[in-house]
Amino acid sequence: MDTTPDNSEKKKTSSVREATFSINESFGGRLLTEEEDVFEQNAWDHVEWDDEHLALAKKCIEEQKLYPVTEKDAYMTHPERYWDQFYGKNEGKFFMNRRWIAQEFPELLDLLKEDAGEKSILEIGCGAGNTIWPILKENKNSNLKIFAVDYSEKAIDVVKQNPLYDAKFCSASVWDLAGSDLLRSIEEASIDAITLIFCFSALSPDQWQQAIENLYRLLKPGGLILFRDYGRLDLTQLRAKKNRILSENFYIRGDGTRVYYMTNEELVDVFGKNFKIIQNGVDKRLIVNRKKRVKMYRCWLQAKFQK
Ligand SMILES: C[S@@+](CC[C@H](N)C(=O)[O-])C[C@H]1O[C@@H](n2cnc3c(N)ncnc32)[C@H](O)[C@@H]1O
Repeated sequence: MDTTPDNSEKKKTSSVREATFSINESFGGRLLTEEEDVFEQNAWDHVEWDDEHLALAKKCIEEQKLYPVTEKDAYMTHPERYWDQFYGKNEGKFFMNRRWIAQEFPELLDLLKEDAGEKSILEIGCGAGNTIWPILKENKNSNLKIFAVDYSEKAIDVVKQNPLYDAKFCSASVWDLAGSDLLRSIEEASIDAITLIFCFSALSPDQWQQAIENLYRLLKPGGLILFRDYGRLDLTQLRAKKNRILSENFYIRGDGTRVYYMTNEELVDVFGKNFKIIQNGVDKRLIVNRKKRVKMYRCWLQAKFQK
């Protein structure tokens, strides 16, 4: 799997210094001890978190709760506007292509074979298209259709302007995963695989049920949801600034976009009633920046659900 961090994790520079917590300066993080420094630790090692880190992380989460967002309304009523601003500013330059997508989800390769027949993939929350371009690159199936949807109009413009966008294989449209209607261009129960890559975390927990109903209606019986997203206590959660917490484990980033940090247990609760759980994994990694002498703990969830 491509373990290069996405540009999304690059440190953002801002002219306004935001209020931070006293303790979350430690994440991304605390100084390496002499002992750790001599230990040959490779970047991107898979790890279990040590007790010290867990205790600090939990303390940090408790402290964050004391400083909630003061004006929630705009983030809850028009979350897509913040993504419009995001793509207006960054266009397709922010996220890297998810080159690991077929390696992590080899089920996709079956749909891309020359003799696979009519197959369809729906990428929800497609953003600038960084999940669909690597899929298209692997494709040998002339009967493949990739539907790319996002509730940000600007994101869909960016996708359509990309030279890799080929209307023979792709159809990009504005659609809200948590809306009450399905897209007219997609028949009910017609999709072979849905990719949900760093999208579900943008939903508020009170939208999960509607989203699940929509996913269920769109998939063929036997169809798959391929899921990757932020996990609980990921570095980015622990680094949240003051007054950015909307509700427990649900935050506003500096650019106004929302992010919820889920657990594997929540995935079971949310997806398990409607779908068979094929995979429900966690990818925990330790990244060491030797130059800055900091340790960073990352956490992502990866899962497969079947209708
Ligand atoms: C972090 S980006 C991920 C983009 C893409 N999946 C990728 O792999 O690069 C999350 C995207 O989800 C979209 N999104 C968030 N909530 C959505 C919703 N309710 N319906 C449709 N798209 C949504 C956002 O507009 C944003 O483009």
